[in-house]
Amino acid sequence: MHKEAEDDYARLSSLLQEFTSIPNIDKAWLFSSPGLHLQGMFAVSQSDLLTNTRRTSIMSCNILKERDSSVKFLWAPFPIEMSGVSMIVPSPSGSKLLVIRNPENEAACCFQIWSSSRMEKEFHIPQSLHGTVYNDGWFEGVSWNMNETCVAYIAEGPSPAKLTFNGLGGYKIDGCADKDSGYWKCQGDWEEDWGETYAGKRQPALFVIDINSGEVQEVKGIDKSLSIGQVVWAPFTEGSEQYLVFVGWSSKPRKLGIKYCSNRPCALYAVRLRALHHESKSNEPVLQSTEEFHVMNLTQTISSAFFPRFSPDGKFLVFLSARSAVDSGVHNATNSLHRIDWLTNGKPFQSSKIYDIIPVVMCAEDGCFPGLYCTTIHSHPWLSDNCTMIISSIWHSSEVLLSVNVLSGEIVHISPADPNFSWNLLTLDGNNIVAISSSPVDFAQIRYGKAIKKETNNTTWSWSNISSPIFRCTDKVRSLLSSLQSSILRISVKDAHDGQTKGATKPFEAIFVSSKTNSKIEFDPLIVILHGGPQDVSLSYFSKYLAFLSTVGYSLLIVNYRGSLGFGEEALQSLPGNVGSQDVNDVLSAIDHVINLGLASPSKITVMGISHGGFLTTQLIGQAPDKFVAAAAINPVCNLALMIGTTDIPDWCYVEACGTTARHCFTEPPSADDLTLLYNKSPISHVSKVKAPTLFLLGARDVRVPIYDGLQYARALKEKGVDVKIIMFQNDVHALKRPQSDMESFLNIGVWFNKYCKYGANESQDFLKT
Ligand SMILES: CC(=O)N[C@@H](C)C(=O)N[C@@H](C)C(=O)O
Repeated sequence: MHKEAEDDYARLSSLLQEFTSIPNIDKAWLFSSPGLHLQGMFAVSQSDLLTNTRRTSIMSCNILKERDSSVKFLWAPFPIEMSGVSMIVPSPSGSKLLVIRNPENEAACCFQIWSSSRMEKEFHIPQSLHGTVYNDGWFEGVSWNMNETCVAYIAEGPSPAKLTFNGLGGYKIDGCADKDSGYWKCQGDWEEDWGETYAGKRQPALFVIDINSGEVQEVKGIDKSLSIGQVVWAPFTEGSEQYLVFVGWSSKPRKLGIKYCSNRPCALYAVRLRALHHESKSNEPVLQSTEEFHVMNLTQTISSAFFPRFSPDGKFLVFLSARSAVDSGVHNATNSLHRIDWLTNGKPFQSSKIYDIIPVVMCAEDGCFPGLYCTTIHSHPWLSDNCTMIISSIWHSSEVLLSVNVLSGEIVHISPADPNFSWNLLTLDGNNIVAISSSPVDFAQIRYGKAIKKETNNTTWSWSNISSPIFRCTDKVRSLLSSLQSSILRISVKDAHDGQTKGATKPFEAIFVSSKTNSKIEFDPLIVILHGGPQDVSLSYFSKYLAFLSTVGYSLLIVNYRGSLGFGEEALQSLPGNVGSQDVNDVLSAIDHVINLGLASPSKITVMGISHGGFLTTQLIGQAPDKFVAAAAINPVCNLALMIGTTDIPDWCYVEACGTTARHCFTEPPSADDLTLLYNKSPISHVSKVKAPTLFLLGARDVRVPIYDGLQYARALKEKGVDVKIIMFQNDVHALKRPQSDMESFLNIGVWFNKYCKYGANESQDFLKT
């Protein structure tokens, strides 16, 4: 290793670790008991580099409401670590806490029920009943019933029995199979899974546990071809029948990758459970499902329905839909929001009318709501009027808080209008909101929002900062961040032509981060940062790793090229079929834009991106070979003709390369013409022109963009003498998100770019020597 690089590793890694140790708040819950203060619990996570895991803890606080209507959070002196805990779910009254611990090996899953003073019950659920409980944020669903006797949840269905053989021709079914028993277990039939991040998972299934007796039952009557997720109890009905509502994804004719792909058809279903008085071991009636009730599809007339949420009064079932993604075939698109009016007798009704609350927005007028883009909906998003929901949604390059009236469809942007900040809902305190806001150069900050009714009957929201020990960082990091600034740039489309939709010709955006002293005399080098998807977006929130790169002397140009989420459906739909040209042109326009504004030098530009962002990175260094001094590609799509045969989303390859009319082509093996077209649309077809030294960061377990895409391209560069470095993370999937991988990736990106931007020990790195 060169002496310079060695020094760089040492200097950068110590700063990077300071960024890495900053915690995140993942969730929050508030508890109010009569006569007591409001209390809060915040789930905090932090990278633990040595064990390569995320350490999770709970930070508690008392919340004081002062006479002057200000709010104070009094924090416990220390957080408490929650080791081995997969999920915590408070009961509706807040008097019980369910703690779920998934096993690391083939051991039993553990459910604990805690009261305010102690653990009351503990149940171990053997693998013969089910595997691990899903806590993936997608299939995941854990729901207490109203009288807090049962919990419905999603867990991996039991594995099918496997034959075991001995060397003498004998066999048994699912017998003991170790060397000593003289038997070995056969592999059994291979079963399709839901692709990226779901390796080894076959069947998310629905279970109910009676928390008095610990009895667990798999809910009967559900077709085995459905994968189940996001279960909730329907409103309580007087009588012996209760209903569960859940999402079902069909695996017919086969499963395709579902991670980052909301275009997999899904529907809401209802299933009935009956209270059986005679079977109870604890005098409480036991809820049982029976085969005789056919599971009811509640959303037959719409191709996608998920995140079911009942209003607190039980009158409405509201859900999100990705119908636009399902119907067009793009992997993500503009969402819509819908409502079903629930019958007063509490029973589901198959042909209920589905009302549109927020339809898909095709192309918004300037400054108007651009459409709904939600990554989740809070489990209890309701204000006390029973018809207003608080939702986080993407609006151009920022995430904002919206209030949505589910009866009138009225949408109000309630977080402050500054697009340099992004907002995320943590929890609700009655009609008040606890949220988090941050910007690319400002740490996360807890915010408390109160609605203020005006005389005109309009409501405005006032937001106060809540101080917390959670986001404290070192003085060095704080001072480095204070020297940075960020802004959102609007960039005009250069290649507009006849036949395009109006939305496709509207300006797109880029987030620009730079030092406040970035001057025209000596510019900091620029890193162009490109998100994946391509139907995804880079948001104006704080990212430790990007902040790290800007504090070591780089300006960042984070481009939300056309096709990104948050800009309306027409702009989004303009990209499929045009990847490698429209998106490449947008990025080049964004670079010209900052150069023309005098914010960057054309001679010091680097580029990096993950996945489709890696596709763009490698397209750019091939199509504009003199523009970039260095590049970094993370699990990049370099050859669609190669990827199509190995990825979990072959449909994506056709849609992005050929347009949405080609969305069903993947069901046939690719023809020679298809392979030629896919090749021509890929970065590999420009590889002979590349000059930029390129760093490749690859996850060996990536099933989305298998490593051979990156390896083939990197080897081709090496053959022609371009400087290449490959780091292979043996146990990582598509997103290199494990703490050591994240750290090693960004450390190497910093060192790689320093090397080629000829960055020696100049002024902006002096801080590292102190
Ligand atoms: C749909 C999808 O996963 N596309 C990949 C090629 C990709 O770009 N992934 C994105 C989501 C990423 O950022 O990894």
